[in-house]
Amino acid sequence: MTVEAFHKMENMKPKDYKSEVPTTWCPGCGHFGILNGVYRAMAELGIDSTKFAAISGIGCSSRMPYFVDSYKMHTLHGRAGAVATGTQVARPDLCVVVAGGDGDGFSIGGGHMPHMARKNVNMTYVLMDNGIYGLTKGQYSPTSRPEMTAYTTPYGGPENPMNPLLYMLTYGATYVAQAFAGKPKDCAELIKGAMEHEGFAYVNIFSQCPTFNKIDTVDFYRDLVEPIPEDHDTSDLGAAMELARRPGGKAPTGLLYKTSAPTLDQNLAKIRERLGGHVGYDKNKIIALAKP
Ligand SMILES: Cc1ncc(C[n+]2csc(CCOP(=O)(O)OP(=O)(O)O)c2C)c(N)n1
Ligand code: SF4
Repeated sequence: MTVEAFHKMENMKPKDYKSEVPTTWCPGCGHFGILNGVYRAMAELGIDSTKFAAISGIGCSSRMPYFVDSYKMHTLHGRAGAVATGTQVARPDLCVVVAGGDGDGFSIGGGHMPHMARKNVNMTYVLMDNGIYGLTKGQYSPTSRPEMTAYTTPYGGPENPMNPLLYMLTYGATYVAQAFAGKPKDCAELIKGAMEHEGFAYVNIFSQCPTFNKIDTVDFYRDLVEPIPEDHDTSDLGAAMELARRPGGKAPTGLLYKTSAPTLDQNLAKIRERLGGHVGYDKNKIIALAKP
């Protein structure tokens, strides 16, 4: 989208904000609800498309950047987080958002997730969790329930699913939230909070795949989720972890945890300051500047 076209949208309501590129997801796919949430968040924050970078790996979910009017990179499977980290450090003025699936994020990309969290990269990670690999026509994923029969698991799965919320809380994410794609307004609210947050913000969103995941249906997710109690203290890491464990078998939706900590780009800026603003590649100069 051009800057001129963006400015025409200035008075647009969130519901009128649409992709200029036709979406390619199956009818009934939960990813539509998440896209709606991203549009609403962008429109409500009035984010200029030239200040927004949508980055993804590979998967149905990872097609999201095509449908968002912004800078975009559709990168390698599982590598969106690494590319986003570089983007954020090089362009800290941009709102950097990764969108991708449970396969992209926690299978092949699983090695990158803890590092974005511990480095506190100032970005938003929207994980579109449908408990299956959709793009490759239905294989078991790290968040699949053992009951799910799929292409690779015709007799059900031999593994227990991972807990993405506990994982991100453990590795130091400074904003952790969960939503269901069937409630796009809630998705928008939490994505908006994530975009406004200074630090690594992780939003896990349950998203049905009616084409290949026949057990995690809309009704299943409706029964599974439960809003976080209003008196939950979002600064209490222990309480957030307790909720993430799904007490009573219910998956909490809403903001679990939020804290403030220096971000990777802030820490790098401090080091640059210590080096007298030197950012070049003159080895001798760097050694001289780095001497205590
Ligand atoms: C290096 C590499 N390995 C495997 C693949 C095949 N592949 C493409 S997408 C995908 C998984 C997609 O699942 P997920 O990230 O959960 O997204 P969804 O399609 O369910 O939205 C796989 C295994 C690939 N493209 N590249
Ligand atoms: S295969 Fe599943 S995840 Fe992919 S677009 Fe279709 S419904 Fe959505």
